[in-house]
Amino acid sequence: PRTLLVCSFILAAALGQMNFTGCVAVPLWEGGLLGARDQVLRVLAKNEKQLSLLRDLEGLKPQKVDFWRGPARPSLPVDMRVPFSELKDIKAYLESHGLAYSIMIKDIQVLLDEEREAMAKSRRLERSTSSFSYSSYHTLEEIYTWIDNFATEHSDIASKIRIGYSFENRSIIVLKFSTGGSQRPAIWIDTGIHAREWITHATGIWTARKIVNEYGKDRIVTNVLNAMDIFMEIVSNPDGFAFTHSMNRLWRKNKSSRPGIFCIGVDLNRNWKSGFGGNGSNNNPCSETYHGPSPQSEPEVAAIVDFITAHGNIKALISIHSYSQMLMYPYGHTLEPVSNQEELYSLAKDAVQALYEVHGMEYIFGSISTTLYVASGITVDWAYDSGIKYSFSFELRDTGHYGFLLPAAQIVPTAQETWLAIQTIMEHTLNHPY
Ligand SMILES: CC(C)C[C@H](C(=O)O)[C@H](C)S
Ligand SMILES: [Zn+2]
Ligand SMILES: [Zn+2]
Repeated sequence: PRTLLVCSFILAAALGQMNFTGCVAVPLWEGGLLGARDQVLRVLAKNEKQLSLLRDLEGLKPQKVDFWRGPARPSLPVDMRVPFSELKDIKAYLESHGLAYSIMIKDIQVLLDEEREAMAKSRRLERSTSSFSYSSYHTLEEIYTWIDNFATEHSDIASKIRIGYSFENRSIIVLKFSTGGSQRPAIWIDTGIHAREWITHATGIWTARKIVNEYGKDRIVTNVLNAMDIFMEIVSNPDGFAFTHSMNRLWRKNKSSRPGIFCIGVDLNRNWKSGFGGNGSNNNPCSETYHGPSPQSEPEVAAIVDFITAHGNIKALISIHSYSQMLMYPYGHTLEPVSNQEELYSLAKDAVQALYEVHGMEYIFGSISTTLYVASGITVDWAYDSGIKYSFSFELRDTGHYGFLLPAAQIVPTAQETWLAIQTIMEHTLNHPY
């Protein structure tokens, strides 16, 4: 296994972006036609026993599987990327335990190549027309440049705030939308806490432009911004996001490292104080849901906590992830319902209905622990326990055809429908001051 590991690192180092082939020395310029590729398997666990058999595969070194949709409940599929070198073993493991599976993506390299090709094409067009394409994915640098230009162009309503620095010393930037006043009640929106969930950054960018375009036209946006501010953090995990462009498109965590710990990165959606270290988070640094050494140990999380705590008047928090098409509210770390559960349930229901009416996309909704899985140390639990009654976590498109590799053609449709749900939550927050 070590040779496999070393081999794939050599491959990655030599050829830049990690090529999800195994260690078959496949010439990249032939498009890697030879040799198998990583696959994404969809496993339907029938019961808790089978779910725990899947959980046993998490956090091993070298990585045996990478859960795209983690083991949750028997009725929800488990999607997992299986490294090429593990495919045979894993399929044997599933079959020997009677775990039914199908191949959701039979060759992720094909999708990765298509994605990179689309980005290169879009970049050429953007350069020649010196315009920004809202229907394309972008690099960290391109997004930071866009934020600068956006704040300059819309300086009457938007401004740029640096709230801190990432582990690798990148600026952590928040866009503020305000029409005046000071310390107004505000709404917080974050995207990109998980680096590979590229549809969320793209949705954040589209939404920022929608807000400035609709102010003065759309009733809800105008009413909201005449009374409240909006804060939006588009790249909440800059180091991880940069890494998804440079080396590993499916990286989830941040890039922190600590002496004596072999694996890199903490899951920024498990590093929050509320329920820290509980079920649904992992103390194994090699796990994709590693919670880190202590609450807010990660600068990317501490920056948000400090900002929101100092501001003191945040009335709603929306933390946007992908994928599965869900709209959820606290708690994740316990099955206990929050005190305003009925209100959040009906608000989520209205939001999901508004979203559905745009392109017919169905979302499920409910509390995190009952709708998805128990997850501890998550953003929305911390927000809720800090007094932000309207805290939601989105899981955008899709439900598992492309998963994290959602084609750019779906960026605008996804952002358009999500906007209706976000407006529903913003309007409710405006009409229910507390
Ligand atoms: C609120 C949690 C459970 C959402 C989920 C995660 O962090 O595992 C993301 C959708 S990846
Ligand atoms: Zn996520
Ligand atoms: Zn996710």
